[in-house]
Amino acid sequence: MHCWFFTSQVFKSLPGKALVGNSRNFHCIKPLLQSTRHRPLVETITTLRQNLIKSLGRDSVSDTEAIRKQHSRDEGVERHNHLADLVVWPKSTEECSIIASLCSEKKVPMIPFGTGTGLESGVCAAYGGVSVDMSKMDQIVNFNPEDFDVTVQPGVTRKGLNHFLKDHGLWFPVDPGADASLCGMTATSASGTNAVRYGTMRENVLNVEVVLADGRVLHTAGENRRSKKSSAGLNLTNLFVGSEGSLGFITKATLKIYGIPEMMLSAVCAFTTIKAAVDTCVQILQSNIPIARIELMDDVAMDMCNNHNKLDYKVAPTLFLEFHGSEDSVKSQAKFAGEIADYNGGSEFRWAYESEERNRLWKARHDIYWTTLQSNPGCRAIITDVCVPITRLPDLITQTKADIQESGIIGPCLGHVGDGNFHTFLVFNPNKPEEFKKAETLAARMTKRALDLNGTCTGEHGIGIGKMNYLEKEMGPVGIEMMKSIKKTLDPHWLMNPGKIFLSEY
Ligand SMILES: Cc1cc2c(cc1C)N(C[C@H](O)[C@H](O)[C@H](O)COP(=O)(O)OP(=O)(O)OC[C@H]1O[C@@H](n3cnc4c(N)ncnc43)[C@H](O)[C@@H]1O)c1[nH]c(=O)[nH]c(=O)c1N2
Ligand SMILES: CC(=O)C(=O)O
Ligand SMILES: [Mn+2]
Repeated sequence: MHCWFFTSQVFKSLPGKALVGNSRNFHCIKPLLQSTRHRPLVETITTLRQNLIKSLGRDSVSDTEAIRKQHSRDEGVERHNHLADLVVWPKSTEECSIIASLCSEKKVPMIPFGTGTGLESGVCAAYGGVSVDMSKMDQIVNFNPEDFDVTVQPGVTRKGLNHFLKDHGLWFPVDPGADASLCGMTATSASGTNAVRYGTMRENVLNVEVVLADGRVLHTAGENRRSKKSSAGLNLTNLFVGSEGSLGFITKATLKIYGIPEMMLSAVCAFTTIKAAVDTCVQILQSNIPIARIELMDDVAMDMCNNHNKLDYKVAPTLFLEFHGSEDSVKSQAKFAGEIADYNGGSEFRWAYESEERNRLWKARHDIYWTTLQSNPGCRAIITDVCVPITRLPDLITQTKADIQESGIIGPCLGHVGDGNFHTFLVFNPNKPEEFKKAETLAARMTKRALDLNGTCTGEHGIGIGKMNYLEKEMGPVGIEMMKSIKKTLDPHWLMNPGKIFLSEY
């Protein structure tokens, strides 16, 4: 497979330092990180490996190349080809503490690994080090159905939790499509299609257990606390939601859960313009209809979706909607929303009542990234993820679509429109540098546009490596200084997932 690697000369071997790991040449496109950091020495990794084997057992430590490769990239575009030096699988919080203490002692980077479904290169080993795969800590450790909360270890995935909850008439609604780990979702502040009704991870995490870089264990809301609200001091829980492995290992997350609605009803409706679709969304929200999902796909996305899934939806800007509640409430919500859509020229309304039909519809929506790649064999795509105040969305989308059309690049547009969250997948052939350059320019212009429209450079995928350039613009120097000073307090030697989020060190 041909890959593009977007990184700096500084990641290359530095004078007098031996490189552990892969020696593939990689393509340098632009500098990313101002750093004098070195990869760990071979001797350091050898000793660390022995110590880790002593503490965790031989089966929990690997240095094989295939495993290191698998743990050094996620589902997004590859930004460099550095490999972790070792991969370890802790089985408990105590083992995580041991790993952190041993790595801290040797000043070796640590990179938490959930399920690797991230899209901004968060799990890449920018400076080598130890990839810590959390999948063996896979227990639901506390379940309080009547309090509507559950505490999970990092190996529990979204689908796994929902499978467990279903028998109790409960569910966890935050839904990024991918079957991500719930602690990875906490680490990236994930959201997805249900956020308009149920909120993002930020609104749904009550407490987090974290192993800090030096091995200490922190409970962000106090040990075993799971109250729905608290005014007790600074909000440490929210500090770790979205921290992307830069502050510690999330070893438990206590989450809000919900009753499965009596009825769920989905609908698809086509519009003549993006503006009419977004206006419909705004008016539905203004009318206080408690819509559960409201997703936009443009004509390009619908065309791919039809071809790939053997569907026959109209090729036009389209809203996918879903209503949750009692039968009466769902029917009246749907009727009201239908009238609003109608008023804005919506047509081809199609309803999905049965769960099989609904699942098919949402699978087509969730798979659109894979559909885009499969519709363009051999190609990769830059995934963009910006979020703006909802009234700014038509401007953002219209300008971005015009930009894409002018460039000749294929770029389906879609969004969690109820939150003002918008994506494009900018397709490029990895063998054609000019295509990549165009896609990258489009992505940059779109992100700048979102910032100019009072939005953010990432609504839900995080900063990772891909958005480091923009965080500074978004936050300004005081904001960045504040973030770094917090990181420095918790991770003074810059060992937790280095080379992510920040363009430069302390
Ligand atoms: C097809 C498709 C579609 C989507 C998405 C992906 C894909 C492939 N995503 C992105 C992705 O699913 C999301 O970022 C997940 O939250 C990542 O969870 P993983 O467990 O895979 O984390 P992954 O292993 O990829 O790690 C992501 C980051 O979190 C850190 N991390 C992971 N586990 C940790 C732990 N226990 N402690 C500390 N740090 C940890 C890692 O170090 C890294 O920085 C998404 N997202 C979204 O929000 N909305 C969406 O709509 C979609 N849609
Ligand atoms: C990729 C992504 O975030 C989505 O399809 O919504
Ligand atoms: Mn999304």
